[in-house]
Amino acid sequence: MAPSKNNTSDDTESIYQEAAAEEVDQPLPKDNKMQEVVHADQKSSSNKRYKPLLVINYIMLFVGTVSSSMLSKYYFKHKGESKWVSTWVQSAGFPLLIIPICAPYLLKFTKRKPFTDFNPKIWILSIFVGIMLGINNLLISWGISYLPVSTSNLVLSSQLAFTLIFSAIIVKQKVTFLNLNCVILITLSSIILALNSSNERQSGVTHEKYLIGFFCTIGAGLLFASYLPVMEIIYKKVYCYEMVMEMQLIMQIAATILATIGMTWDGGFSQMKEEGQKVFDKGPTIYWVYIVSNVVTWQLCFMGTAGMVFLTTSLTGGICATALLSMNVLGGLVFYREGFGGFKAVSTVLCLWGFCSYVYGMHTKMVEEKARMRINMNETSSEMVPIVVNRGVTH
Ligand SMILES: Nc1nc2[nH]cnc2c(=O)[nH]1
Repeated sequence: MAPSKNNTSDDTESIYQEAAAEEVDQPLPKDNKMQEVVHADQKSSSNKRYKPLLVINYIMLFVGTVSSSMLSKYYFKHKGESKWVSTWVQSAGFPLLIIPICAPYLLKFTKRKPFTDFNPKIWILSIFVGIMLGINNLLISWGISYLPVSTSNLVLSSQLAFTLIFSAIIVKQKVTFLNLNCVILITLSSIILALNSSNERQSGVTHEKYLIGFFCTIGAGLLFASYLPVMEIIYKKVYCYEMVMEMQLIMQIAATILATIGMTWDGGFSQMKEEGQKVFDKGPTIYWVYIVSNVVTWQLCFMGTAGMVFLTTSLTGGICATALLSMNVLGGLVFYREGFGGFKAVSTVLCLWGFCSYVYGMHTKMVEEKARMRINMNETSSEMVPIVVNRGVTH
């Protein structure tokens, strides 16, 4: 699937791009409208950077989601205990974002200097969303520590249902029979896992701890599902990928400050040192290799998610992220030899059925929209020609 953002405006944008091409060698104008014209190309599927960006982001999302989940479980499996350490590594890799922010400018792919289009509203929104992400990260850590990795990922897939609900409220996404079907099936799949909790627990995890892990994961799904449409709204005002990464940097710094406060309050830094030296049963070297690798893989995961929402929509980004959670279910079975009894099998089938019905609903909607767009373009093309001709004459 090569989803296209702003489908209806692609052709209008490419006309703007032609006009903008003449402006690109000039310094960025202060005027907002002209900034839109100069940057509009980056989320238009007709631009030559669009497809490579989409592919790179999906690879980052894929590698990041699967490896970060497996590594987070690895930490708890080998005697790591701190939920704050596990939360901190999810955002502490923020300096890596300097690469996608500065490389395009230093390599002269763009004339836009980093952070030039920021205003106080974007700063405040990014910090607010960053704090939300920090709380999400903590909830994810509690979930991963108490649930088998396959279960936590199946429960987390309930975020697709929440994404639909929040998208309907925040970005006015239409609720259809197929969407609703998906919500019901995925909710059922989580309920089945909750009912099966007594057969599923790992050694040392009490019934209470299992339920804490379960509800923390549901909470993380809720937060992440509200994060996606909020980001979609913010990205409507953002016209280049570099700016998306700049906002990510602010969010990740905010999430890291929250985790650092938690670490300091809970003695997490000294616990980290002690775990590295004495507690982690794979030894100090593997412990620090784990910390660095998990820091990098979580950043890949967040960069991939943000890029997908920017290049497509919150729903499509949510679907892509959630689809990968089923890969994690598989990862749990393969890497950690987790049990896969009847309950989990039924839950997985319901989850996949819900997911497929959702994708089918999206596909039919896209086909309808494309047909409508074609009709609209036929109607408007006769009005656009005189505008282009006119530009040619005056410039
Ligand atoms: N809740 C939640 N947190 C995430 N952090 C990175 N990916 C995800 C996700 O898919 N869901």
